Amino acid sequence: MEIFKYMENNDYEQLVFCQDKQSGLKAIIAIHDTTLGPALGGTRMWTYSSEEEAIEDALRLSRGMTYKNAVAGLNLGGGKTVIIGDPHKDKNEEMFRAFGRYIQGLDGRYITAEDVGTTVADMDIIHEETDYVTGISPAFGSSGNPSPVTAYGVYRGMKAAAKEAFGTDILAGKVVAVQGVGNVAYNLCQHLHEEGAQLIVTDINKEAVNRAVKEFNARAVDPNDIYGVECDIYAPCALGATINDQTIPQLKAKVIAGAANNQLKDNQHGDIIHEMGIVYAPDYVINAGGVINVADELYGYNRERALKKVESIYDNISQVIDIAMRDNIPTYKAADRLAEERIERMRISRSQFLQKGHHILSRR
Ligand SMILES: NC(=O)c1ccc[n+]([C@@H]2O[C@H](COP(=O)([O-])OP(=O)(O)OC[C@H]3O[C@@H](n4cnc5c(N)ncnc54)[C@H](O)[C@@H]3O)[C@@H](O)[C@H]2O)c1
Ligand SMILES: CC(C)C[C@H](N)C(=O)O
Repeated sequence: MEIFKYMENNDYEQLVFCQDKQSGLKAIIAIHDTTLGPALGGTRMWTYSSEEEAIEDALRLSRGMTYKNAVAGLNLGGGKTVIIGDPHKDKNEEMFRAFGRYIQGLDGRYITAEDVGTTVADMDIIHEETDYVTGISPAFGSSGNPSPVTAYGVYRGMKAAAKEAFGTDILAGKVVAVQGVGNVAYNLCQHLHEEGAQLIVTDINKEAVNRAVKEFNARAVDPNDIYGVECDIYAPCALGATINDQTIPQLKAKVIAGAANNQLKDNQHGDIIHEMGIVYAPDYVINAGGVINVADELYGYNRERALKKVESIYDNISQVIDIAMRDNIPTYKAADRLAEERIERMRISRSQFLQKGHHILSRR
């Protein structure tokens, strides 16, 4: 991989490699674009099969955060960290302390939070070394685990997509196939079950599946069978790239709306599902609830205010669908257009010189 060429082609600002021998920390912080403000994005801990795979993931995910934050109306840029390691075996206090010091060294250009493989407890340790961390414990007056709020946003966005596909946003009686019933999807299933949707679930973790079967009367299927089940809505809530050449021919759903980041393997897969008439709720628009929630900490956390903003994910998805219809383009392109237009407008409006620039962190 030619890193500088890749960064230049996709407008990345900065890539930071952090190493600490004692704790085993190997982290990569990717800062994509800070036009709107400091880069906010979570820290993923994962057993990458190569360093190249980890770098690519950090780069892709950080770009996604730029677009997510822009469409969500946040005054924040996009960044993300990946830590190479097994979150069940390789974590230790020193690792997150060392990582916190690296974040502090960036002096506010990057703010972190949870992602797959990291928890509120990890953020609390990072907080010992830096203020540039969110998603810390409610005991510190902060927002805690973002997953339930992400789930609420996905639920709202799913309703908006359903309105387009079925003429109603009522999900009672609809069959929703949920891939991965982890932190976000468990809470999503709860909303759907309460409204009277029927659930089909899968997960590689048997306990997670059993809980959903027991609590939500869900039907369980094997992980490879989830794509082809008879359903109205497919909700990808595990990892990325599950909309691809192998899975698309199996899909029976009229709507794709889920929490996972980077759901389309490539843009061409967004084109194919558009041509098939499937309503796709772009991942970074529908799953912005978590970042909206943690970003509220920068103003002094107020849950009611955060949830009100998360509710507007319904309107954001509707707006994306309207643009897609108007311009006859796939929804993923409509979302990109929305994000890029906002970033460009702000780039122009904020271009004049200020002796002492003001940004969101100066309120902290
Ligand atoms: N947590 C948040 O607030 C948040 C916010 C935005 C986006 N996301 C994204 O949503 C997704 C889920 O996040 P989460 O926090 O719930 O993670 P999680 O790790 O709690 O849940 C993911 C679940 O998917 C399962 N899984 C993994 N591979 C699978 C496979 N091949 N088939 C079936 N199940 C599989 C895991 O066993 C796990 O239960 C991730 O892509 C994450 O990046 C999360
Ligand atoms: C800031 C975090 C809550 C980010 C979240 N993991 C996401 O992908 O949106």
